[in-house]
Amino acid sequence: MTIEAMFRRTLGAFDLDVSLALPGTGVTALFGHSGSGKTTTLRCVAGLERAAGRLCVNGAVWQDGRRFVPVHRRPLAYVFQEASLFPHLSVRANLAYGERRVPGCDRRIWFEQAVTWLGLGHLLDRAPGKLSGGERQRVAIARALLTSPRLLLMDEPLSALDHQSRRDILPYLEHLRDTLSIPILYVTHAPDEVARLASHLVVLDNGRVAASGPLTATMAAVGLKTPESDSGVAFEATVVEREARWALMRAAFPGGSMWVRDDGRPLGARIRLRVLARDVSLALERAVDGSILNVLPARVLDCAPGDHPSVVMARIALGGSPERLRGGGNADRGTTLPAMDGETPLVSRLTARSMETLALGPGTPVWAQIKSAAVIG
Ligand SMILES: Nc1ncnc2c1ncn2[C@@H]1O[C@H](COP(=O)(O)OP(=O)(O)OP(=O)(O)O)[C@@H](O)[C@H]1O
Repeated sequence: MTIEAMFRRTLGAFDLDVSLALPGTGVTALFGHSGSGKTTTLRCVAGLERAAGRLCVNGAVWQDGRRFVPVHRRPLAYVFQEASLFPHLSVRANLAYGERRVPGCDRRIWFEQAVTWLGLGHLLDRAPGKLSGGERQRVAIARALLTSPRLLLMDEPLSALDHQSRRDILPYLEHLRDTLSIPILYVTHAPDEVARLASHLVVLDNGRVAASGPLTATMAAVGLKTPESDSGVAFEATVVEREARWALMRAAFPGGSMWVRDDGRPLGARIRLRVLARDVSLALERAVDGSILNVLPARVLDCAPGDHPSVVMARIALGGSPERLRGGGNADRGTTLPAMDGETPLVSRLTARSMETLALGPGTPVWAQIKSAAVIG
């Protein structure tokens, strides 16, 4: 199941020309600088912009050279920055309005489900004016879901919220991502939302697709080419061990495992980790008496100039031969680490001087020293 989208649209001086093949489930983040064309792309998907091109959503053709399904006939829901609830109706009546827009036989999401998913049970009799910004947005999302859409479009749904409200609402969105079978296209320019929510990442630049692909690999590719102070890579891992004495837990992922702060998640839980490029240093020999817990075998994939002449970005792949894994890494040095098959790419920010001194280049085996890895979801 996929979403195929090809759009060409000129708006004043702006020229959008995108061609995308996106997964038919999960969250696809549309990311990019202001004015790069994120909202315009979403509006083309909705049919609000009449672009030239083609759009096929999980087998249903919404637009091609001959037909153009109008916006009100597309089974999608759109959530905007600001929740536009009916102020004179209670939360319950706002939700019922969404539900009534779909005949009973076409309903796939039910009132109680949406209320539970978004934690609205205690708010049903309130008026929208008596809700916080985050609560209003949760109602708007629930109302959108109650139209039983086959595609959910979200345009910077958290950007109008304060820091705490954003933190509070993210777990609801993670839950929706893991529960819903419908695809979500999610516009944002917040890297932390991309890292936490997305399974697929599209980067737009001046109306063109600069990158599109699975989250981890695409973050690594983008971090290499367009380094910014918070460039990093997010990836999924499984909690495999904990050390209560040090309040640490070990998370395994393709190609390695690492110790992170214990946040109480049970063994076997799937978590997301984020490692920033500035927290990864590289060494040719494994340090045996350093303070860094996570020292993992890796190899250099490629390098690119950083954002200053003194800086180089190196993309590396965590993972190595069983011999290297046995010898290396983590607090339990000398024992076999339960690395999962495969590799995980990371980006390392290092000085051009170190790059030359260590003679690093594509293929060089290295030890990646990871100073800090954050559990982000
Ligand atoms: N109706 C219009 N007429 C002329 N130009 C337009 C129109 N709509 C959008 N644009 C221009 O198209 C470009 C892309 O706009 P768009 O809103 O898609 O960007 P964006 O990536 O979503 O930006 P932001 O993150 O700031 O919301 C901008 O330069 C914008 O000024």
